[in-house]
Amino acid sequence: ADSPILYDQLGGKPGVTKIIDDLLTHVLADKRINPIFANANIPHLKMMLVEQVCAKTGGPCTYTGESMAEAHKGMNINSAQFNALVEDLQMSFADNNVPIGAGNKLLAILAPMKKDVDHK
Ligand code: HEM
Repeated sequence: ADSPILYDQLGGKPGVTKIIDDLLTHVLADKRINPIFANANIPHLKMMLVEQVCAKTGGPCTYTGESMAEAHKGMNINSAQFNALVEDLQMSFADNNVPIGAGNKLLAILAPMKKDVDHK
């Protein structure tokens, strides 16, 4: 039986790039969390997120950015803010007709990173 690579289910490089673009559009419009991104380098952040999602979903990429604890140090992110970002990601999944199963698989990959993002 085939065991589809999640990266391919997400549409490969163009699919993941579009999902991340739309995620950032929702995040930057989301008053609950957009102040946290006021000084962010958005093009660089998008590049790092595409690379990280590609690497974590079986795509042909190596993540070259900072560790999650290092990247979010001093931001003191809480669970409500983390959940807000997850909702923005789910909106991006909907925008891009990502199959529910594939979206849930990506969320399951990201969930364990919460401890490294929150309260750093
Ligand atoms: C599983 C959840 C998350 C993942 C996978 C993630 C991933 C990343 C990555 C890959 C970077 C770039 C690191 C680098 O430049 O080397 C980053 C930076 C950043 N993240 Fe997250 N993040 C998550 C959650 C959050 C949340 C919940 C917030 C705020 C609500 C947030 C705010 C930021 C900000 C402000 C930056 C810095 C951007 C900059 O200074 O240019 N992140 N994150």
